[in-house]
Amino acid sequence: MQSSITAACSATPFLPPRTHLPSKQPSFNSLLQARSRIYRPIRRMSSSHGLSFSVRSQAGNSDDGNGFRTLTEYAGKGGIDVGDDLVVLFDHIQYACKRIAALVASPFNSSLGRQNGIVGSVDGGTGRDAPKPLDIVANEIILSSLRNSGKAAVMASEEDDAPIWISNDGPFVVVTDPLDGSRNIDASIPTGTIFGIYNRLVELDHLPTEEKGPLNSLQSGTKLVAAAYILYSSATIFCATFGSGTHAFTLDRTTGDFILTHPYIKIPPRGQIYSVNDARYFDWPEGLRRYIDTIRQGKGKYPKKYSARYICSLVADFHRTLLYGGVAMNPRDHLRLVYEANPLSFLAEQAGGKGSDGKNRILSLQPVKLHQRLPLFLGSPEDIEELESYGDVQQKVNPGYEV
Ligand SMILES: O=P(O)(O)OC[C@H]1O[C@](O)(COP(=O)(O)O)[C@@H](O)[C@@H]1O
Repeated sequence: MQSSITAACSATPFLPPRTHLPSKQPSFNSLLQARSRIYRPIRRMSSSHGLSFSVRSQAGNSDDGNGFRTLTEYAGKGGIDVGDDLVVLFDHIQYACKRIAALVASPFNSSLGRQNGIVGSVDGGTGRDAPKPLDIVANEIILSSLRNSGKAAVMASEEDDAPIWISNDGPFVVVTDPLDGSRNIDASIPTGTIFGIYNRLVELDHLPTEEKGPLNSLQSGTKLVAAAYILYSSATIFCATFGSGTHAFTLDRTTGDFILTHPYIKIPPRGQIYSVNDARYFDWPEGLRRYIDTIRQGKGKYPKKYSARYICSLVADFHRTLLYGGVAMNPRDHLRLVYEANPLSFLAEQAGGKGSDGKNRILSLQPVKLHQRLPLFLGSPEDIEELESYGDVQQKVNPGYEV
């Protein structure tokens, strides 16, 4: 089984980035210039949403002269210049996500994803040879990339009970949900990875790692310096914010680069789509039922009948909401504040949208527990405001649904 994992993970042709740059390495800019000399795309395209595939004026000057720009170039000195440390961290995160993209698309993924027993495996799939669920493999890929980056002090993951301390001098704290929506993976439904990045709290450096790890990871969402999600779907999309707009980059599988395809995403102020698992209707509070009943019938503030879309994969539902507008929600205490709600709310706000728990702005909540769960509503500002006006929208009954 181990060989299947290795095969799946090494199938990607993309080379890992170098580890963090010691002083004798060539400068970061010269590495970028060398790379753009090798890769020169030749034509400009436009997307189906009328979004330009490049941005020239708003984010700096060098787009290789042909209108294409990679995520690394965009974040680097020729772009918005988020600082070399963050650029290097993101280079390693990109590499991890390319490996995860290859993993979820691998012919071996269904056996990797099964918890128990592989037909034909040496010991029947137990013990050392037992397959690991894909979210655990994704977690290990991310941890290894963060270690190699030299830029992460600590990683807090939805998959781990406690944060993993990586390096005393890593400037950043990384929180992650390594593979969201993995329960759907056998049916090839889109999945995603979520990241939030904070600065390491240097004032806690004197504490033992078992104390400073959690405290660094429990920072308020208002302190996020960057956030991203990666959608593994028909295209692999890396959507990021560094605090100056939300931008999406699409993986060019021929070069391994994430190319800027959706600069400065602006969520429509109102959409016509609601996204929720409405099999839970009878467990919803009265306010949420009234809200959904109202917009379904076209009797809300926006006098159009809303449509329902629910993939049951948070990143995919959020990505669609960002582009088309509306509201994506999970009203029960299910999604996590630290790993999911905060990073996605930061991305939503940077696109002009909102992230709410039904009553409060998500980013204003102070996390008290690493795996804290809460209701989550993300989307167009006018839709979220209308929803909140119904008051009673948080589902308190949470019986632990089977699927
Ligand atoms: O069962 P529900 O309430 O529809 O929840 C579905 C949600 O749970 C998720 O699968 C995440 O759940 P996990 O974090 O337990 O994997 C999301 O991708 C999805 O939006």
